[in-house]
Parts: sequence; C-alpha cells; structure tokens
Amino acid sequence: MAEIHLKSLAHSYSPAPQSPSDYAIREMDHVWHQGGAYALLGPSGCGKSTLLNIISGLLSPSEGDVLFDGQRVNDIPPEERNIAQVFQFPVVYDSMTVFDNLAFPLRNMKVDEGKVRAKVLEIAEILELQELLDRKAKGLTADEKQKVSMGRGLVRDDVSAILFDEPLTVIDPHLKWKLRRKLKQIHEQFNLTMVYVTHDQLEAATFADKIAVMYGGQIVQFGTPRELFEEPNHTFVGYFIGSPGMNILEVTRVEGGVMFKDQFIPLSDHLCQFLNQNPSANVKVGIRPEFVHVCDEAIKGAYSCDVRHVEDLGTYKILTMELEGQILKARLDEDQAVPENTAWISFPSQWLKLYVDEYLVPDEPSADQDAADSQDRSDSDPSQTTEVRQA
Ligand SMILES: Nc1ncnc2c1ncn2[C@@H]1O[C@H](COP(=O)(O)OP(=O)(O)OP(=O)(O)O)[C@@H](O)[C@H]1O
Repeated sequence: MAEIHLKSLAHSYSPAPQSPSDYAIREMDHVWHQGGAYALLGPSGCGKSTLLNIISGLLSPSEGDVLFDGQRVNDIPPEERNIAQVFQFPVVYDSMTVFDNLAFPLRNMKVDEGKVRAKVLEIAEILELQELLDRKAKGLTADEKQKVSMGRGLVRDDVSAILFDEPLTVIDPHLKWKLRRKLKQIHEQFNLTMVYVTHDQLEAATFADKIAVMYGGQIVQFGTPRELFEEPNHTFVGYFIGSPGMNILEVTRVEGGVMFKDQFIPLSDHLCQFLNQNPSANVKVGIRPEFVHVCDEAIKGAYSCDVRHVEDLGTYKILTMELEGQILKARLDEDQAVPENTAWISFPSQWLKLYVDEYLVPDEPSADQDAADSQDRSDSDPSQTTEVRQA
C-alpha cells in the first residue's frame, strides 16, 4: 500500500532545458493518497504518460523526488517498486495459457504453487476469466487480453498501486463501460491506490473519486468531477470539462466590472478589488452553456447573436451562436423554444466566473485573504489596533 508523493517534480527530455516549454512535466508537488481512485485527465501530449512512467520507475525524473510512503524511490528500479502498470495495448504472452499468464508474476517471485493456484483462481473469478483459463492467450479478443493484463497486476499481494495508461483504448465501446465498472469494483475490494490515465472526461468521472486535470505539463486542478464542473480554477478546465465546455470570453476592465463587447458586466466588490490590485491585461469571463440565458425575442441588456447551428441530442439541444466573431454555446432544455436566426442571450451574474492570467479568481475572499485584509485594516485604523491590543 502506498501514498505517492511527487515532490518538486519536473521532467525534461532535453539534456539542457532552457525554458519552461522544454519541460514535459513542469515543477509540481502532488500527493496521491493511499487507497484513492484517481484519474489523470488531459489532452494528447500534456504529459500524462511521462508522469505515469516516472511513478512506475520506467523513467527517471530530471528534477525532484518520488516518495512512496515518505521514502525516496528515485533510484529504485521498476521491478522493485511494487507498482503494476497496465498499458494501452495488452501485454500478454501469446504462447501461454491464460492461467500461466496470470501465474507468471507469482512464479517469478517463487511463490508456492498451491498459493499461485488459489490466487489465480480468485483473480480469474473477479475478472470473469474462469472459462478461459486453459485457453492460449493468442486466440483471445482484445478485451479478454486486456483483462488478463489487468489480472497480472492484481495477482500480487505486494502491489501498492496500479497505474492504468488508457487501458480501454482497444476495447469495444459496449464493453468499455463493463470493464470500467469492474475496475471500480476491484478498487473497492482491494483498497489499492489506482491512477487511471485518460483523455476522456466521462471515463475519468465514472472511474475516479478525484480527477487531476493536466495541461501543458502541469496539474491545473485536482478535484471531484463536481468541483471541476462547478469551480473550474483554470480556463482550460472550464473548456475541457463539460459537454460542450465553458464559454470563455475576453473582456476589458472598466470601473466596477468588465466590458464584453458593448456591454458592462458588473462584478462584486471583492472581484473589483482583486482587479484593482492586479494589472494583468489577460482578463476573461467564463460561463457554462447550461447557464447562458437564451431568448427568441429582443430583451433589454441581452446580446443579439446569429444562430449558426442547432444540435439535437434528444433530451437537450446545443445552440451554437456567433457574436462579432466570438462563438458562444448554450444548452437548451428539450421543451425550450429554439431561436431561428437571431438569439438574445444574457449571462446571469451568479454563474459568471472571472479568470485573470487564465486562473480563477474565487467569488469570495479566502480565509487567508480575510485575515490579511483584517490585518491591513488594523494596521491602518487606530481604533481597530486598540481593539486587537485589548483582545
Ligand atoms: N521519449 C521522448 N523524447 C522526447 N520527448 C518526448 C518523449 N516522450 C514524450 N515526449 C514529449 O513529452 C510531452 C508529453 O508527452 P506524453 O506522452 O507524456 O503525453 P501524453 O499526455 O501521455 O500524450 P498521449 O495522450 O498522446 O499519450 C510531449 O510533448 C511529447 O512529445
């Protein structure tokens, strides 16, 4: 069993990295807790496999440490790390039977043959491979082979974590769901730390309790599927999570709020205060398509958009609109009127998110910020100072 701590970890494939873009993994500090079911979600090339290979020991990080239960394992080879890795393509010995494939890791460790048999039968039952135990792996279907691959990771009692690198890529779509359920069941039964790499948000959300979203070599958010949907703390998370993703609008700052196109969007005192203290020109506003208010007739304060496309997905519709070159999406209920050529849209303020330099500015000041503000006030206000002293 293991807690996996990636401490000040970074990796560059270049021997002499010059800039952040030379890093496949940019410096991060991250903990996968013992027994957690995690997903590592991100687009192609963001560094998912690199990170997994660093954990399993197939790759040595160029900077920082990998700690298992607090012990540095950078110099420990993969076979001694007690980590099982299941790859995109099943790794099985075609000429061996399913039984022998499953028994292989145990026989390698010179486990007593009686124990080997008991363990293989236990895992075969969980993975529903009993009927195939005497068959040569060569004749199996892709999903059967992938189950054997997973089984080889599970037979060992000493495995502390299982890493799955897009394990369902080669599996028929109708079997994917079944295998994902199976993995979840195995997780509950064995209390193993599991990290599941995928670029599919649905796969991530059905497997994992918590998802780490990776972008450009960094984990930009680590949270439950709900947190990622409701509070995306980076514009990429907003855009990547959800179907369709969040509308991200470039805005300009003005007194008391921001402007999108020709309209003023008021912001809370806290957000205005944040903007006043932060000079960045990279200011954006995000709103999920679910929360865009759509009307088929002109209403005061609404933006007039050209309707470009309507996609009917049965229980809801996706409306794609254009406003002076900006594409906007809205999700409409099944029974909601669909505007034909022009839609009038507005953004209810409670659903708007403010992003500065691509990161979310929380709606409410954090506890730390509150404390700092009250300290500021007491520094500048003599009566407050007295009160603090009296306390
Ligand atoms: N052996 C290598 N040598 C040099 N660069 C590499 C090597 N392997 C990966 N990279 C680069 O490192 C970055 C991260 O790649 P990685 O394969 O970890 O991403 P990924 O998120 O797993 O992508 P995918 O989903 O396509 O597998 C990419 O820019 C990739 O081109």
